[in-house]
Amino acid sequence: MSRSAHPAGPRHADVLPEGHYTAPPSDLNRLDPKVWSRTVRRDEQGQVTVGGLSVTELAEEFGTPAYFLDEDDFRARCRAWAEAFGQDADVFYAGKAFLSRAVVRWLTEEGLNLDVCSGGELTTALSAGMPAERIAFHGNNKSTEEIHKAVSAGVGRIVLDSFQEIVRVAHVAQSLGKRQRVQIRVTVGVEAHTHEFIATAHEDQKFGIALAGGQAAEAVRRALSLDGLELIGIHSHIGSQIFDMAGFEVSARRVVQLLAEVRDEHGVELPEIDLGGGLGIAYTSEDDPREPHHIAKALTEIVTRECEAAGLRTPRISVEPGRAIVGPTAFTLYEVGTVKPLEGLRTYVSVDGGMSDNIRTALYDAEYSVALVSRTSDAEPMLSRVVGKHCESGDIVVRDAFLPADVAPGDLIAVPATGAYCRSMASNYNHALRPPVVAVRDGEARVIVRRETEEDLLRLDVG
Ligand SMILES: Cc1ncc(COP(=O)(O)O)c(C=O)c1O
Ligand SMILES: N[C@@H](CCCC[NH3+])C(=O)O
Repeated sequence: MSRSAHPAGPRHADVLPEGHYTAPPSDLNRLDPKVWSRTVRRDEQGQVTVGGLSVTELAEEFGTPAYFLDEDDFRARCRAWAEAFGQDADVFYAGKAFLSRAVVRWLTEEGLNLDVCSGGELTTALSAGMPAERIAFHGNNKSTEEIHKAVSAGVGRIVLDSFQEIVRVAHVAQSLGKRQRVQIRVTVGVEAHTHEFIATAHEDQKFGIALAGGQAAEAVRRALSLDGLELIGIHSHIGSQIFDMAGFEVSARRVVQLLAEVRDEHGVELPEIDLGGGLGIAYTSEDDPREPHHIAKALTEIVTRECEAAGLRTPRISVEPGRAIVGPTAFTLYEVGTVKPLEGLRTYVSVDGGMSDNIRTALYDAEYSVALVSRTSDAEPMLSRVVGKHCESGDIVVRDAFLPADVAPGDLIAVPATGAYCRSMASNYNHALRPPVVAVRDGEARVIVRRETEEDLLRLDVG
């Protein structure tokens, strides 16, 4: 929701505090297809269904809170990205958004590659049968053990993030008698229009090697000089939840400029560039994300044009969408526990989860939508704040939302677009048990990540 907002109907006209809210939607029962996954509907009884299963039956079988992931939607998005970029480009799904073995199998079947950024993600990918050559390994401080594991497994590429790592990876590869394919991650000096914590291409931050001051050119020099490395390209990732293509265009232009400099200095045309992930999705009806084919067209055109101008062969492009694939495919289902109206302010609706299953609102001031899903209601809109059950007043799931005024304990409410960076960033704060992820498809639901149990908590506590 935007901060611009106008007061709601008469009931709220003189009481709405400053905030992010807009006017309430004209129909609170409507599910905006922009923010809900593809197979979500409301049935004749007013219940929301996904993959043909109603939220009440899902809650009975799997409990709440729980993430429900629309498998058809996930697969369709993988295909849309693969088709948009075509045979001459590679799409790497960014596993940090959400990774499980089922997801790895879907990716493998749909022909996508995978970007991992830790030993744990790498193990998950390999254990579910993702061919190592389709894996890219990222991270700004990979341990020697992680590098060893990646090189031994034969990952398709390691993205080098520092001068120390150039030497480390070369050393490990040589000790294993291998030549590792690598890219160098550069920071192109773009200020992406997104939250400060998720912008990654301005110079004052921890990722990559700056183009400015000739640092990236020096990194290329060193990588080309080491026998254990095969430098295949340059990588740039400008940030996350970005709608404006301008940042990607500047990034592409600067990366191509570096390729031209490398050609001039070394007589080598690096064959690949990776433009990272970061494409935004709709969390509320006001967000307007681009379709994969628009993104593919814009990126391909700019790279081709810049390469022609520089007299370079067009390199193979790769991208790394995480959020744009998995984000819209899931919602979190909660049961309402308490409803607390604060006169002249808003109503606090407490659910059985919170910042342990969705930290994004607290961390980035992220905006979400919410709907009553176990029934419809004709009650008037009520300015609400959906909060969790943790010991923090910042434990907010949806900062400003309109729910029907008769929302009550026992109702099920759902927050859409929680497929990315929710389960993967979930915590055990207050010894919360992390919720399950349930994949739903064609009338069948299957747990792909089970709910944590108290035994899981106690198993780690060995003192
Ligand atoms: C190197 C890299 N690639 C890809 C991604 C995926 O980003 P997103 O999920 O926003 O597409 C990230 C995370 O921001 C990243 O750091
Ligand atoms: N975790 C972040 C984005 C960072 C992505 C990883 N580089 C989010 O939820 O938006």
